Amino acid sequence: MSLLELDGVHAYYGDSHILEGVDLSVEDGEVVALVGRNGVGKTTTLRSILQLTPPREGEIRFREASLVGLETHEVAQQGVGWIPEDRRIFSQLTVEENLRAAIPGSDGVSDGLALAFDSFPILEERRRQEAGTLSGGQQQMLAIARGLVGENDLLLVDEPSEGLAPQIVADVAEALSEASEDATMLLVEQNLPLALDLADRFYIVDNGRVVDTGDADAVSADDERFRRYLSA
Ligand SMILES: Nc1ncnc2c1ncn2[C@@H]1O[C@H](COP(=O)(O)OP(=O)(O)OP(=O)(O)O)[C@@H](O)[C@H]1O
Repeated sequence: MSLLELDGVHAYYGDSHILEGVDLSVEDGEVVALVGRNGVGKTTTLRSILQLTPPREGEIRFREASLVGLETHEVAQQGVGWIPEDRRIFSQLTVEENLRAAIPGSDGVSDGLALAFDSFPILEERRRQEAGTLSGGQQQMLAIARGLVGENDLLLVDEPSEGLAPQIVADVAEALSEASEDATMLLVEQNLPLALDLADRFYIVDNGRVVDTGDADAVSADDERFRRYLSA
């Protein structure tokens, strides 16, 4: 049985029918990427799992139990973490306070901080700095680090490379790649080379549906099949 399963998920914003029957699954330990053009429903798929945009039809199961109808904080309590596209951090708190707030319980604090600082050494240098005064790239690192220290069984990661300078993308990619060795992730990423680097498996999303799937080798070997869904 898969860790996460979406079965015929339909989701709407008001009257707009955005997800038109999404089927996908994520196994324990996998990194799975959702790729596809802008506006096809990738973020909405993550939002539907989190019950931020609850599905009107279909089923979402995590460890065989339905998430549909739960509150978002209850989904989080089940061990589903989220690194949103808009880099949600507490801008008035310091870097370290942001990390501490993301670490569950008090026993794991020093391990959690060590993991975050190991992944992003710049965060250790800036640990006493107010997060709102960090550069955009550093804020993204902090948002990712907050996700990594959360001891989640599944991490939903939305466009981690968006809007970042190439050097920062490389740092983010490296940290995610290290983290992925012992984490399970469902990742939305438009940057295909980065997605290829990180993911074991892909789903191509188009018009609110999964239209193709393959492992990383299949994607590289058969680029055209995927690229036609990725170009604008
Ligand atoms: N809060 C909202 N209210 C109404 N429509 C929305 C809302 N959020 C997104 N949409 C629309 O839903 C569709 C799917 O958006 P979604 O963010 O899931 O796409 P995406 O595949 O993640 O692409 P992107 O990379 O642009 O975020 C788009 O047409 C978008 O305009």
